[in-house]
Amino acid sequence: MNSPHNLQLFPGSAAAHWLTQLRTASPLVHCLTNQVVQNFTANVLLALGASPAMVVARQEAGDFSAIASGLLVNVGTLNETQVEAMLLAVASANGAGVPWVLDPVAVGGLGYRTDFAHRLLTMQPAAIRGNASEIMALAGFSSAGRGVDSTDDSLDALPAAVELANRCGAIVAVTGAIDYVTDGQTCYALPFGDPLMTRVVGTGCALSAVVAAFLSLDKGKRLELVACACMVMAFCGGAAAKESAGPGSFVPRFLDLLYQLQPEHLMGKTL
Ligand SMILES: Nc1ncnc2c1ncn2[C@@H]1O[C@H](COP(=O)(O)OP(=O)(O)OP(=O)(O)O)[C@@H](O)[C@H]1O
Ligand SMILES: Cc1ncsc1CCO
Ligand SMILES: [Mg+2]
Repeated sequence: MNSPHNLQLFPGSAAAHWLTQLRTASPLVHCLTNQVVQNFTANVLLALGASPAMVVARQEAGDFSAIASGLLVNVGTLNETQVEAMLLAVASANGAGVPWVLDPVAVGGLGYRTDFAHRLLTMQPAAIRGNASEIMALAGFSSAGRGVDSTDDSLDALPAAVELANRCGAIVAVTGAIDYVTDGQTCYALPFGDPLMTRVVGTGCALSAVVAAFLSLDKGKRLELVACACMVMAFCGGAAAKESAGPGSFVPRFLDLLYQLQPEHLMGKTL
């Protein structure tokens, strides 16, 4: 993506189509995610119409990822047991043709998770979703991340996202004030969120699970499906923020809007 003409607004009509497909398919999403966001992630998937399952034991993770519709690997609270389960789950998902998503939480300054994320990069993730600092760090660009939160702008991370997509063949979504989703050639811009989404934990982590849910719908449409996941989450987050007094009232409103969202809302009808 060297020229600006490849930067496009994602069409709401495509998101509307895939939202309907998601509700019909109700994909089973195997989530190997961090301890902070388990409950919120499951509730986001359920509200949208997908089916979450956190099957974390190394004795079961490989068996389960092979029968899931999609797999999420989030390194937010990584430990040795989880590393083992994640490697088994990814290998098994790959063997069964199940798409998997990498969420590189706080990759950059911390060696253990950064080394592991680089190992995962060689295992063919269908998509990578992270904030600007995480995507820049994962791509090897200098970043200013601080813990799990981004201190970089998503537009500044776009070259890193493009480079990462070309290097490992994954669709890369970098989130922030505007989300950007790229396959290394085309790039969709999604300007729908609200800063309040960063004042509750897990909107990004839950989005990565939603990416896994959408990816299961069609293996040939990965770019479109990742963009669709970003649009749905930011669209509902933006609308919920307008009706919320702060983080506490945002979360229930957000879940309600994910549940109430209809295809026509994504094409301009007020939610
Ligand atoms: N400044 C912002 N303005 C509007 N929307 C935003 C802003 N920052 C993030 N968002 C939205 O918040 C959601 C999460 O993105 P973010 O980049 O904060 O992920 P994250 O840092 O991985 O989150 P977490 O680690 O808490 O799960 C996305 O839907 C994104 O569009
Ligand atoms: C707060 C936090 N710490 C590790 S993972 C996580 C969730 C947000 O990424
Ligand atoms: Mg994150």
